[in-house]
Amino acid sequence: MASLANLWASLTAATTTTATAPPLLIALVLVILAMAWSPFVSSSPRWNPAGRNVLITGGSQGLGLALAQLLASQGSNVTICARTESKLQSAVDSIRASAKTSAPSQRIDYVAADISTFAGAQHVVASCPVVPDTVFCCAGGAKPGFFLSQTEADFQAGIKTDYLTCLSTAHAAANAMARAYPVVASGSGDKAAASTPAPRPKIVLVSSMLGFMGLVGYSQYTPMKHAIRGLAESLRSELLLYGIDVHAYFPATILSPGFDEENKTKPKITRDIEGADEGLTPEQCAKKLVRGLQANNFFITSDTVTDLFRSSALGSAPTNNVVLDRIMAVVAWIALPIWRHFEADKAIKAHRQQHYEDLGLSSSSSSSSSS
Ligand SMILES: NC(=O)C1=CN([C@@H]2O[C@H](COP(=O)(O)OP(=O)(O)OC[C@H]3O[C@@H](n4cnc5c(N)ncnc54)[C@H](OP(=O)(O)O)[C@@H]3O)[C@@H](O)[C@H]2O)C=CC1
Ligand SMILES: CCCCCCCCCCCCCCCC(=O)[C@@H](N)CO
Repeated sequence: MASLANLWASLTAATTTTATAPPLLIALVLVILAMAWSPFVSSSPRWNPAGRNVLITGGSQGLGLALAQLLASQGSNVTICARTESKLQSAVDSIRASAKTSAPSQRIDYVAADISTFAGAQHVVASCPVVPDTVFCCAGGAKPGFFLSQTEADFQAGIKTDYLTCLSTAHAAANAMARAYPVVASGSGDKAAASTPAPRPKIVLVSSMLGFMGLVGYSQYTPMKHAIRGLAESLRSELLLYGIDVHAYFPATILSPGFDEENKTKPKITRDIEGADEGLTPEQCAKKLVRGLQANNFFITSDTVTDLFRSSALGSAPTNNVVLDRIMAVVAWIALPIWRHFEADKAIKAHRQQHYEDLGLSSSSSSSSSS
């Protein structure tokens, strides 16, 4: 407290000397703070894919496949998993083709399994050639539609495909990692485990921009992506016990096979609103995800708009940059309500008439209602 008081005293002394000093000083303090928290001075070493044993769920296509190819090209041993074996086989061929040719010991494997159950995920983790030290939970996907039209089965599919795949993979992986890579030596006098400077294991959960906000047509999916954010916060806290790092990734549109599939049932109003986002290829997203991991960001994003939503939804979650994130939150404070009111909500209300007709409902406020 004494040193804080001293600092304050010297700051106020300095600021009274000239009229321009206060803003300059404040700016200087902010820059120093930003630097202090930037990844450049981070004490933990940059995550290096070379030699890591990586498990990627949903690795047969889209983001998971692009990530597998990228990490294989940088020397990771990669196991991918998904349900459809034929897709896994051709994915493994393409990952091998991008793998580092200079490392003949590099392993690329696949496991076909449904990971929406604990048994399925445990089977996948146990089938990896060694206990994975890095796990990416990419499996997921949306079936967009209007809330009134979607069925109980649609919502249950969302819970399984999006939340339970993440939950069961994280649970199986954390159990295996905590036992295989202990941070504390198990027996007294056994210094082996503690003295090995192994990189920290990582679990990466894939959420979505829709883990920070909600949008018409995505009620089957968005709550699950919010749940994944809650899971990431819970695990970031609890897995500190085992020295396991947890991150969550929040991509906006990924131009993947899954995106083509969901567009088949996506309402026009949803397509119109989300059209503001052009999307990124799975390869671009994979690169940005790895960059976010290397910057040691807890909530990883790959575009500025998602960053606005992220900065305004942080709560007590770690910032990526203690100063810039708070400045971004001020921009979001102004920009997001304007967007919601004048873009999204306005477009949705303008769609009412058409929607009542599509649904075959009659609108009391509409004199030209059909049927
Ligand atoms: N595409 C987009 O616009 C966005 C996507 N995301 C999220 O990013 C992640 C990747 O998306 P995307 O690249 O589009 O993925 P895709 O939809 O193209 O691929 C999904 C992958 O997950 C696998 N999978 C699905 N369910 C299961 C299951 N129960 N068990 C095992 N594997 C399963 C699929 O294989 P199989 O069916 O054979 O099991 C496939 O490999 C998802 O979590 C998605 O929600 C986030 C933001 C935007
Ligand atoms: C100044 C503020 C401007 C705000 C513009 C906001 C535009 C909203 C775009 C919503 C895009 C949805 C991305 C996630 C989609 C997703 O997860 C699914 N495709 C699942 O596969």
